[in-house]
Amino acid sequence: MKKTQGSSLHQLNQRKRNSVLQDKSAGNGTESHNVKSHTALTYLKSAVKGIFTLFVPGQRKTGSKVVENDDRMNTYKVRELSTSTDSSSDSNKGSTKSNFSHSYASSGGANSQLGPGNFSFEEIYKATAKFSPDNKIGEGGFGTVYKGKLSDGSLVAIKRAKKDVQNKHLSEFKNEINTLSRIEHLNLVRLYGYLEHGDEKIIVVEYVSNGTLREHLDGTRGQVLEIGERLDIAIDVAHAVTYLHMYTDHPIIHRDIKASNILITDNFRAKVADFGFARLAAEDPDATHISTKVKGTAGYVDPDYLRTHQLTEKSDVYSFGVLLVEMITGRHPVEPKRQLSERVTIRWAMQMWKQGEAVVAMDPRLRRSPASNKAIEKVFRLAHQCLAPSRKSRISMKSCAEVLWGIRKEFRDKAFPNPPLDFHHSADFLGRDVRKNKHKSFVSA
Ligand SMILES: Nc1ncnc2c1ncn2[C@@H]1O[C@H](COP(=O)(O)OP(=O)(O)OP(=O)(O)O)[C@@H](O)[C@H]1O
Repeated sequence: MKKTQGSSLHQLNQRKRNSVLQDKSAGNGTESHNVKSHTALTYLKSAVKGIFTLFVPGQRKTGSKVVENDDRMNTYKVRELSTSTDSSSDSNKGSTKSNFSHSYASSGGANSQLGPGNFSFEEIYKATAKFSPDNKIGEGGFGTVYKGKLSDGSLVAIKRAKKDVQNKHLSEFKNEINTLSRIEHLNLVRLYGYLEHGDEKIIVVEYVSNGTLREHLDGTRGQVLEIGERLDIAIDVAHAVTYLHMYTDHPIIHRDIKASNILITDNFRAKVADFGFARLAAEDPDATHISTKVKGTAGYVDPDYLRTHQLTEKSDVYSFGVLLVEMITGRHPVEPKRQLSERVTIRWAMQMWKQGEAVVAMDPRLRRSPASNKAIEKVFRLAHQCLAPSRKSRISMKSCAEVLWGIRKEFRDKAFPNPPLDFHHSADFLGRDVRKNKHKSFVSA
């Protein structure tokens, strides 16, 4: 499915630099969000491009919020963005004129250079080299995903709906586009826009270059993720979902937290994808989705939600618990080929943990040490709190993030008691040599 590019020492150095920058940023309580303003040219262009219907936000910045994650204080701060310059977003709904402007959160590489602009179906067509199979990067319940290169050289992921994607769900989704596309968080994949052209339905999102968490856990992306990296990723996911639950104008329930919806950046941090998308999946009887009213993916769905059909933030917490177990064990939530007692990973792994044998359930590829064993034990305890059968007994997502911070700190302190100044970002700390960082290059028309 994916073409690769080779690894190099340069990539590792780049990665270390990125890690330093990212951690510095977190330490200062200022996550780097790209905030770009409209230009007169943007509006002129959008007025001219009136051919295709584009359901997009009028002004992304109005009233949107950015969370600042202060790693030292274990607190979240929310600040209102104040760069409101545009007319009401409602005025754009169903408009034949594209008044879409997008700022691109950086996912590294070329994307960091992106500026404001707008695009049409023609542009998307060109960006994907006419939806060339060579630019296909994945396939999901919604449809086919392409890597796209816009005329300014910036990269985006383009999700082209299957023809049978439920129109009913799409219309609901369109109503939410304004909200979803205003959400900016370092650990959430940015939604740039949704467009319709004839029977084509397309979602344009931030491109994240280093595959999915599931691919990394499967070992199809080079070296296996070490414990420190898995903790970082779990924290990123917890931050992202906490933000959706607590800091958006209205709480957003992700509904489909799973390892294939966690995208990994070049510096091995996480971005959560597909928030608000779960309902868009096609009703495919062979799909892993459960299709009768309840949406989600088999193995991750909250049993309380299945029973009551009542969706709350705690359904995400349950799925996050499944994800934590997946990250520790490296296994898929359901492993049909294993012996009966091990087929449902959470059941087997939590049993091991309860018997004081957490280390047996630990991914065999992870290095054992007193520090990592302790960390694993504690992540299992947290997973147990997430997986409580009754939603009332489950921990909140914000508390998950806080607990994970503590686990990561203890792990670092134990594993590396006297690190030199830049040690946290060195290959030794990460527990590896130069890693293969493979991802697909772009094919142009
Ligand atoms: N923003 C993105 N950047 C880079 N690759 C992406 C992006 N979004 C999706 N992909 C790739 O496309 C694949 C399919 O993604 P998609 O979100 O459509 O489905 P999924 O989440 O894997 O499955 P489902 O739709 O059943 O939940 C992903 O596994 C990933 O490899």
